[in-house]
Amino acid sequence: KCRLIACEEAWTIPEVAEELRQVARGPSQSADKLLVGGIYDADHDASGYGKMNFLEGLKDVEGQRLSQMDEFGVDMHLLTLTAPGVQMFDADTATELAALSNDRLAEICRKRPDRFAGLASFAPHSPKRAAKEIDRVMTDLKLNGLIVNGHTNGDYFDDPKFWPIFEAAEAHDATIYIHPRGPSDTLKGPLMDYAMDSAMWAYGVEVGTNMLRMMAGGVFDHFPKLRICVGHMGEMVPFFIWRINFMNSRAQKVGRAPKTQRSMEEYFRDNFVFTTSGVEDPLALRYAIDRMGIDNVIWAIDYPYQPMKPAVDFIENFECTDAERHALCHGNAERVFHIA
Ligand SMILES: COc1cc(C(=O)O)cc(C(=O)O)c1
Ligand SMILES: [Mn+2]
Repeated sequence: KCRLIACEEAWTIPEVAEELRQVARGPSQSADKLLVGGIYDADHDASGYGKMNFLEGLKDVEGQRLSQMDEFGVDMHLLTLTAPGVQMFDADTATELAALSNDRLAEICRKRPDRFAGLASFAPHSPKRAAKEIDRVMTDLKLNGLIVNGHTNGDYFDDPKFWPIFEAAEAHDATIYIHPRGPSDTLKGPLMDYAMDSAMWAYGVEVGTNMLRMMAGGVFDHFPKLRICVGHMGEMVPFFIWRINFMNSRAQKVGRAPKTQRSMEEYFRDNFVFTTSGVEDPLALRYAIDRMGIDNVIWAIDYPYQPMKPAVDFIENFECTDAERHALCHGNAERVFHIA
């Protein structure tokens, strides 16, 4: 029986849920308002998320979550404050609530270190205080890395204002998990119809855009040891990497894209890992492993948004060598997220 560590497992605390309920009732025009209204303000649900009843599963750790982990043989959940995290709040509230949820998370991990590990949140829109919180969570709270959700007020991580965050993350060897959220105001245009704003499409576009801006913007030339994790089988990038590489190197040759020390494919292979969260497709997984290397692929459920049992069945039935299985199910997670 292979140790199973699930690495994109969503969780929240009442204080963040309450603050998001206020956002749902406020003037925000963010694409996330649909989801936030549905989950945290269900009586004003315009998205259908209220009917999916995610909130219980998000708040729960040692109840349903743990009993399902026992029932289906999941050894650990790597817990992350669910999207959009603290990023819809003003910078001060975001900074405070990130620290509060990090403290709560550290308590859970201290109480059940054999079952739970955790990624710490921070407020990207207060980069200097975020860097300080990264020092605190990695040194004092001994958490396992960092979580952030896509853009912050429409800004992406190629923007040097965020780079104190990367400096702190790199210094602590803390992997930053870039999780999706709804598309930014400049991206959302035609994506708001047919539920495309959700995990079905815009989530991948939102994270993929952030990833490409970081790689093409030379972030990894400044931070060569920075490691980013993304979910959802690499947010479409593994499938498209040949074309991304070809077109970026052509653009560099004609001066349309800045020169970078390494190629897009090298940055993706060297500075990224990705999880299988919410993509339970054996063909996609086999391609991703063969194309990007087994050391870059990590199993995840995306609980409670994805049910636990199908995700376990998916990985247990996946045809692979023993070495691949160990890497996928726990080895890579232990290395990337410092899990004993
Ligand atoms: C933050 O809310 C989420 C909702 C869903 C969904 O299935 O609607 C998926 C994810 C996700 O893919 O992580 C996140
Ligand atoms: Mn998720």
